[in-house]
Amino acid sequence: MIEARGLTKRYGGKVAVDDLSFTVRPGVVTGFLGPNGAGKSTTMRMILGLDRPTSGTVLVDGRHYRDLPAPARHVGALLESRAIHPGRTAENHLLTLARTHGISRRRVDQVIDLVGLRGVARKRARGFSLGMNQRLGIASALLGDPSTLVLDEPVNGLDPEGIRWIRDLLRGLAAEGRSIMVSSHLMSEMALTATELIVIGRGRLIAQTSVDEFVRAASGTHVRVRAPRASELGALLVHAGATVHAGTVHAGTVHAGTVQSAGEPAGEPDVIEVVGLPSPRIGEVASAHGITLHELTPRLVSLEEAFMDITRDAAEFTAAPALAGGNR
Ligand SMILES: Nc1ncnc2c1ncn2[C@@H]1O[C@H](COP(=O)(O)OP(=O)(O)OP(=O)(O)O)[C@@H](O)[C@H]1O
Repeated sequence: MIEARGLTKRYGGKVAVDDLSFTVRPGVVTGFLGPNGAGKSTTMRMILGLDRPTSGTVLVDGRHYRDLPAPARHVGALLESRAIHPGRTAENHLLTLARTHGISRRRVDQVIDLVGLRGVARKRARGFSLGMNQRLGIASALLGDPSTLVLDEPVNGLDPEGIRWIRDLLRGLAAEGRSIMVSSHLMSEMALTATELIVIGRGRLIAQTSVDEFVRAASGTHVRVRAPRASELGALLVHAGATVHAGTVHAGTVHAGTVQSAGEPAGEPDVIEVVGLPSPRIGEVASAHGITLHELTPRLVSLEEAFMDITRDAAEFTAAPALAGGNR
């Protein structure tokens, strides 16, 4: 279990983590999401005692990391792909770690089997693929049989089989009652792996909620509207505060708060997608202007769309919207 309360980290004038409070509970996989530079790695380093908070606290199993009597038995971590001595075998790497923490050789054998490295355990790490290195990193994190796991981008660079393997492993470890905190940029993957979410932006907490609730909340404000006077209605809805896309729009489209001019031929000219206004309000605006509606359908969004919606203002770096029509 991890409990952060008022966690803050400043680097000079830069606030990397800002008054962050959250809980990572046992028995579930908690996804840790945020745009680049949001403060995820800094938060994870503070959990593991690698960085000292400017203020606030973060406790693992009720204690500061530095006060844990046998830290490896409480928390295992995979941070950025750690440099493993290239001349050392996977087995030797794990044995050295085990010795440092008073962990048995039997446990080394167990984790080698658990992560599927038996076939290459006596091979030198210099020849390891990224996927094998990730497996070895996870084996290291699991050595002390910890009740809490903190994994920073564990599926980075893995092939689909490796991604699936990590997903099943994490869900299995959570089902055993462990607390799992995992960051990832792959939203589709997170939607399949995590049941809880902590979302941060510019160092601050944006949401702590279940994946289902997060998606449901965002879905309420994505509405597909079909109307013969769609573009006129679109302009009225923009005036009422919505963002309106013309035709059928795909996830991840960058928009600028206006009706998109049709640089690309729109799929359906009488259809608009409205973001940011609930369907009753859209119906009222249409009715007030005598506009007939043929369809008004709230749409279930993907986790990625929900994430983009909620973090758009919190992204440290955002791409400039593409100019409609381009330079063709
Ligand atoms: N040692 C440091 N000195 C100064 N600034 C830092 C330091 N470490 C991180 N930062 C800044 O703090 C902010 C948060 O960085 P952090 O690496 O924690 O974000 P992140 O969410 O992990 O990002 P990413 O997804 O890109 O890995 C960034 O603006 C970063 O530039």
